[in-house]
Amino acid sequence: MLNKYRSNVKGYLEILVKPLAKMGLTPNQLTLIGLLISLTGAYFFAHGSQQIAALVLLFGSLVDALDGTLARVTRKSSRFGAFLDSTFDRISDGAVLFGIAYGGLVKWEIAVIALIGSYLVSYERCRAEREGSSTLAVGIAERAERLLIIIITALFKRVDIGVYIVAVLAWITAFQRLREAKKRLS
Ligand SMILES: CC(C)CCC[C@@H](C)CCC[C@@H](C)CCC[C@@H](C)CCOC[C@@H](COP(=O)(O)O[C@@H]1[C@H](O)[C@H](OP(=O)(O)O)[C@@H](O)[C@H](O)[C@H]1O)OCC[C@H](C)CCC[C@H](C)CCC[C@H](C)CCCC(C)C
Ligand SMILES: Nc1ccn([C@@H]2O[C@H](COP(=O)(O)O)[C@@H](O)[C@H]2O)c(=O)n1
Ligand SMILES: [Mg+2]
Ligand SMILES: [Mg+2]
Repeated sequence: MLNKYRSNVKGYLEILVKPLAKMGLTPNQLTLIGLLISLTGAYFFAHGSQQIAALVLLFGSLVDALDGTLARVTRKSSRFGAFLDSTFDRISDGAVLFGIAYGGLVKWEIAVIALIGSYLVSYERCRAEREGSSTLAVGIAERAERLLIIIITALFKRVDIGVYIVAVLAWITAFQRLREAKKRLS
């Protein structure tokens, strides 16, 4: 859903990336920095500080959107960079939900359902694309939506509601991708 607004923010991301390019930062270094910021957000969730965690995670999400832009602007896009970005996304998703559950902000069972749903959504895209489906960025709750739901509810100190919503929407997205993959790959 939010994926289609990528082009609207592209210009702003390019402006933000310019000083980073001048500093000589590589896309892979920025990907690693993004992960470390997200892990810091997860740490704050684990200690019950929802609002700080939300702001840190928002910053981490911005960095996550910037590494690809940096790669394109500096012509350093690489297949390993794409792999690293997606792999670190999964670590970040897992750490955030773990942190929320560890901090006692939501029941473990709900966090696990949300985590399996989130990983399933990402796995389906990866597997279908490998079978030649072309980009399977479809569904009501892709990663950007899931992250924003967590961030916004955490800002209101109700990340428990956010995890419940993600648990439901991620599974709906998983079925949407299943249907779309059947259409494209049958
Ligand atoms: C706190 C401050 C110091 C900082 C403030 C910063 C602000 C200015 C915030 C701006 C942030 C904004 C520009 C970026 C937010 C994006 C974020 C919500 C999501 C991060 O997504 C990263 C990125 C990467 O996507 P990618 O396709 O590379 O990743 C794929 C993904 O992991 C797939 O998973 P899945 O299948 O979907 O499960 C994998 O399968 C793939 O393998 C993997 O490659 O996406 C970047 C593009 C975004 C989609 C663009 C979104 C544009 C929106 C319009 C952003 C709106 C943000 C609002 C302005 C923020 C308001 C926040 C507030 C709390 C109300
Ligand atoms: N270290 C990196 C990170 C990303 N890329 C390239 O950008 C694409 C993802 O861009 P986002 O804006 O969604 O982050 C990715 O598929 C790679 O092509 C890279 O090369 N190196
Ligand atoms: Mg990225
Ligand atoms: Mg990423």
